[in-house]
Amino acid sequence: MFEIREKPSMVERAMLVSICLPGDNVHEKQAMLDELEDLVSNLGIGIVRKELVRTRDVHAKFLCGTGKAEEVRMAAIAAEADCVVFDNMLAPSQQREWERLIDVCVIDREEIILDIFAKRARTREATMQVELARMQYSLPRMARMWAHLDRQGGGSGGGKGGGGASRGEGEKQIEVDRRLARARIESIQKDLEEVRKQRSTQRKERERQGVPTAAIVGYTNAGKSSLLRLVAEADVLAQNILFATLDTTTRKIELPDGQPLLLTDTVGFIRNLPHRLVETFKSTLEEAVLADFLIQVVDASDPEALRHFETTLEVLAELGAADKPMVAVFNKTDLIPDEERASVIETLTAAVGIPVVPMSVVREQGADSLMNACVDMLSHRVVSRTYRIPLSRSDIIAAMHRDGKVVSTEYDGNDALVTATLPKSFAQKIASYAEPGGEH
Ligand SMILES: Nc1nc2c(ncn2[C@@H]2O[C@H](COP(=O)(O)OP(=O)(O)OP(=O)(O)O)[C@@H](O)[C@H]2O)c(=O)[nH]1
Ligand SMILES: [Mg+2]
Repeated sequence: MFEIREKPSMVERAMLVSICLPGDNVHEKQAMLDELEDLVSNLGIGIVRKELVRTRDVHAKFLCGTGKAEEVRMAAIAAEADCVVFDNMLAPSQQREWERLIDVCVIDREEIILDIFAKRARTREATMQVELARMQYSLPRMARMWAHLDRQGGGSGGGKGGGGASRGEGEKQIEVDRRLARARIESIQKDLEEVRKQRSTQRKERERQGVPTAAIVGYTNAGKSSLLRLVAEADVLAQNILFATLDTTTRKIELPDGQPLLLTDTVGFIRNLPHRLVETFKSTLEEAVLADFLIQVVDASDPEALRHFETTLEVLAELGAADKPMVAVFNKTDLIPDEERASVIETLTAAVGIPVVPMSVVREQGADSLMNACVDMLSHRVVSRTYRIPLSRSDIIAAMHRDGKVVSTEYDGNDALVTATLPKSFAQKIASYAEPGGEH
């Protein structure tokens, strides 16, 4: 496949710019600019300067006025920046205007996030999803690249036969590239459709087994994957054979009351997550939408913790998962100074209004409380009682062991008296074997 852009692997000295529009919260803009610094550094690009540009009016051409734009240009030259990264989302035309003005490559927040996603994608599905989002992002921007070529050809007056010829070639090339890009987009969409079908088959299989599911969601870097590793560690190997067909990020664990729980790690959320990415990652994030409940991991040591919590809720609402039962994990408590810890947790707890579990995943603290909180989240899903199962139905007894918690087994002639905690759906199926005396 052809490459649309060669950036940003070539750039080394980035200047970061955030245009603060009237009505924007300056404090929040600053926090996002700091976050952009993390994101850009993550791509291995050096940062030479950070600018928060406040503008009184919104202008279509540069977003800010031409005077401010000129200041940005001077700052970029002074810093010898070889690229300018905007924290704002730029329309393709604005990106072109900025590039024309500053004469270095101009990138926006969305492009940075797309590049990070591309770097992180491991599974085939994730790779396809990112590629799709990148193609869709690039399509309206493709003219930009060829406009550069045209200018160079025309401006120098020499080279390959002058401006006219080069422009014609440029235009033809854009058409060919656009057609190729559209064909590629269609083909990825088709492949993704296939993957989605497989995923839904796997999910139906899980539903049939009646195993409850929880999705771990939260702002990027909150500690979601670490949490899954911590709580699933003991069970990963033991359960691997049964669930070999599951996605690598789903693990089966056993809760203190014996119920199994399938835990799924999800992609990290971020402020202003490009809508395109939410759209393309919907199938992965569907795991969150369809889970019985959510575990939201929050980095409690981050001063922006509450804002991150709210951002995650916003993305969940966009996915249609706003009303899911949720428990919050306030992670990284080890990073909060001892004397502040209690008050930070108290303030956050009051603000989120859902059950919370303080944890330090690196210190392996709090996992037991989280497991108990999970039991509470599922309390309506299980039934504990005794069943009289004929020994000839060893398949049922095996299923009880597999999908529930068997508390005790006694034998009475040709029957087994099995006391177990089972998912409601399973309990209903074998209700005819239940011993009189009701639930306990
Ligand atoms: N100090 C401290 N660091 C932690 C804790 N939990 C996780 N981390 C660190 O935080 C970083 C991010 O952890 P991850 O588990 O990758 O976070 P994530 O939420 O999965 O991140 P994304 O997949 O990028 O969304 C890692 O460097 C972890 O070692 C904790 O309790 N305390
Ligand atoms: Mg992760």
